[in-house]
Amino acid sequence: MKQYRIVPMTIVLLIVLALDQLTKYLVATQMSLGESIPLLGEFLSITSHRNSGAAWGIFQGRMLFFYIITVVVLIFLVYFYKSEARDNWMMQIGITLLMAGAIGNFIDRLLFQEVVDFVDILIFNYDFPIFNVADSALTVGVVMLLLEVFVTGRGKKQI
Ligand SMILES: CCC[C@@H]1OC(=O)[C@@H](C)C[C@H](C)CCCCC(=O)CCC[C@@H](CC)/C=C\C=C(/COC)CC[C@@H](O)[C@@H](O)C[C@H](O)CNC1=O
Repeated sequence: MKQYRIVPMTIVLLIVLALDQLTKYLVATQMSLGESIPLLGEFLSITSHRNSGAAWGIFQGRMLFFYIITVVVLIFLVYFYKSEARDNWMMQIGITLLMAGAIGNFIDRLLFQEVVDFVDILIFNYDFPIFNVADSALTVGVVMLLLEVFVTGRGKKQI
């Protein structure tokens, strides 16, 4: 139990997933498409947007591709958790965030064949693509796993 912390990780997954679905639901029902609400000047706005593709709108409309990729990613993440994340809380959180993000966008793709996006940031004057909580969880999860493996190096087998 301690080695895998299933209960705490499940709670983290459910919280991230609920936050993702709630924010998407509010944007989809309370805002009209394209409507933008500035939060921090022009640097951060909430803009109601839809994307039937992946990052930067690649693979527009390829739902079957996304269903297959997502199921493969989720199966891999469960397997990777069991084999590599034992006693490694950083890896466990990273994998949990990746799962929450993948499931969050998967629900949108299954229900609407597109994903609701709303976080609109202007980074260094480059209009970064509008994203959502699920994308953030995926990105943070990717960063945590990379840090875990390349920085702390604890991803390696203990000698
Ligand atoms: C975040 C992964 C994208 C997410 O992948 C997913 O769903 C998972 C289940 C996997 C896809 C099925 C397939 C991945 C293809 C590879 C890819 O995409 C390379 C990603 C790099 C990434 C580093 C990890 C950079 C950053 C992205 C963005 C900023 O994220 C903070 C822009 C997000 C906006 O374009 C927004 O419109 C996207 C929309 O919400 C749908 N989201 C997805 O497809």
